[in-house]
Amino acid sequence: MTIPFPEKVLDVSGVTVRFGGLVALRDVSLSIAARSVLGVIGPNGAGKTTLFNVICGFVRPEAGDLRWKGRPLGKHRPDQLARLGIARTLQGLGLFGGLTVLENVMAGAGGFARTGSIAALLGTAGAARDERELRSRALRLLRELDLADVRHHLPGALPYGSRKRVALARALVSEPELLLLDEPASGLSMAETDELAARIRALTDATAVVLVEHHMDLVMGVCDEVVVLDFGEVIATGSPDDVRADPAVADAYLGLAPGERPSA
Ligand SMILES: Nc1ncnc2c1ncn2[C@@H]1O[C@H](COP(=O)(O)OP(=O)(O)OP(=O)(O)O)[C@@H](O)[C@H]1O
Repeated sequence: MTIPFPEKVLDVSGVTVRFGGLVALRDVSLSIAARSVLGVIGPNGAGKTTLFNVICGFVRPEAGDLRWKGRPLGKHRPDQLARLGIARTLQGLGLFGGLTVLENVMAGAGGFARTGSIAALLGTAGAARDERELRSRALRLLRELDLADVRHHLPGALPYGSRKRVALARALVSEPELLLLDEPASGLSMAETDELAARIRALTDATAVVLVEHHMDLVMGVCDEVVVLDFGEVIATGSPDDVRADPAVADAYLGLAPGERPSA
């Protein structure tokens, strides 16, 4: 079988979402190529989080459809994402305060382990092996993200930047083919943001990334392609340079501070 190049993992086609009288997304279409980084930007209220929520199955569009690796992604639920090969981090981190860092990361696998919940309840050999594999994957990620020393701590005891890395490790433990990052740079220092940029690029060895982010240097530095939303509509799609030079994009961002604008 020939694989079309660039191979697409996700296609969003003609998606419209309405909240009462407000159109949050209007006829939005975009594609994400395997092992690429797609940035989704736009001023406040442009529809970025809503798009993210549609991909995760939190919000059902009233029109349009999604295809995951060429197959219709119909009524998927957020708890099925890991099994599909999709993972996400949330703006609010969503870590479990009563679980240790290691337990939080292991919880990210959700229903991903091969053996089902009945086998796990019965404590079969397969479930024990899955648990061991999951633990060693989680520990490897914690080492990579410089969190091994705090694996037995509760997340609330850690600085914010570390908690964000825990959330990232939790999203990565299911080894997703698509990772959705919602404002991963918010609240990070400049040094932490630079580290994050390098990490996102390294992820593309195995994973496609959708990056919803206000931090323009990060977006322009790591994305292969950028989609710009304004009032729920796609107003530009292209390389970071194309988007930066697009007058429609400059108009949409008029009045915002230089660091929040894509144009130079
Ligand atoms: N559950 C909801 N009910 C009603 N309106 C909503 C809901 N969620 C989002 N909206 C509205 O839809 C529009 C798009 O919101 P969305 O949060 O997707 O924008 P955004 O681009 O992510 O904004 P921000 O950059 O501020 O996070 C906004 O006008 C918002 O007020």
